[in-house]
Amino acid sequence: MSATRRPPLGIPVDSAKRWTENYQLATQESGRLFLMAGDQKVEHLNDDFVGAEVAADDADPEHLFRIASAAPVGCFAAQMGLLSLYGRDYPEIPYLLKLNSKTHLVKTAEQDPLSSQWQSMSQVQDFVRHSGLKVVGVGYTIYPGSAYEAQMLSEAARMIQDAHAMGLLAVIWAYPRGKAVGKREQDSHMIAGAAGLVACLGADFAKVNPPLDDQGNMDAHLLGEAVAAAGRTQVICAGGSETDAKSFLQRLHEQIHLGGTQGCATGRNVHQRSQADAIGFCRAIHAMVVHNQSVEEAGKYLASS
Ligand SMILES: O=P(O)(O)OC[C@H]1O[C@](O)(COP(=O)(O)O)[C@@H](O)[C@@H]1O
Repeated sequence: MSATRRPPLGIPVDSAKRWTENYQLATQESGRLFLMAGDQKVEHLNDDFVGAEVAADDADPEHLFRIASAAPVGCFAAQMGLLSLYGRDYPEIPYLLKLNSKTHLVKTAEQDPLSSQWQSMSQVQDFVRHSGLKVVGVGYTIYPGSAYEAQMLSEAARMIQDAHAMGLLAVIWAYPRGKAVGKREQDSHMIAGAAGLVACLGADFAKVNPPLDDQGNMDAHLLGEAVAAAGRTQVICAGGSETDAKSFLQRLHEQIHLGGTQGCATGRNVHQRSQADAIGFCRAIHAMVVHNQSVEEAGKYLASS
């Protein structure tokens, strides 16, 4: 596959050129994005990194970097602090700086979520310039429906504009959440609203949770409304907790080919596996996302196959 996309309007010519290079690098010239999500050490604290179902490798933060350097991921998203500690040893990885994060200790049923940006864009610029890392973009989570949405929307809008002016991609994690949203977090109409909102922010990619039907089951067709609402902003789905590798590939194939999404953003399903299994799993995702392979073809890359 190969695909080009026009850079955002209103940025200097040099930045537009850099944005295009970053887009091609992150999408591996396919127009689709395989984002490896590594922001859970904040979002879920250590819950995702130890336990009976979690490979022992995952207890060490370097596991994330070992996977991302050996596997064909489009970009690896994590907080700047973690990248500053490990990035020197893994300069080959395309990185995405996740600029806001919050923990799950604040229960959103009791209090609306607020996630604020950790670093200013001038600190991002300094980091990109002085680290020498291949930083392809920035990421930010918004919680539409939260009492604090105004704060997050304006921070995200400015971040996107500044990122584009620096030639960086912008990925928005859009999770409707809070008292006004209640149990409708994965309602397809709600998710479509969030995806359309991300388009109005001007982001390149909207990362959403897969919508559920009235019975609480995933149905890739339900993604159609979100993909249409997002328009020129490309929609990718979050991965969820670890599941059987072949079922994951089946689900991803449906999201892309029935739902119209353009890639995936996967965290736990990757890093909760041992290094060898995680790398094989990433190769399978890459085969599907970047090379448009079928479930059967991609499945051949799984370490256990
Ligand atoms: O707020 P939530 O729903 O608990 O999950 C947030 C996490 O899910 C993700 O969006 C996707 O990660 P997973 O693939 O592990 O689901 C992460 O980037 C983020 O840390």
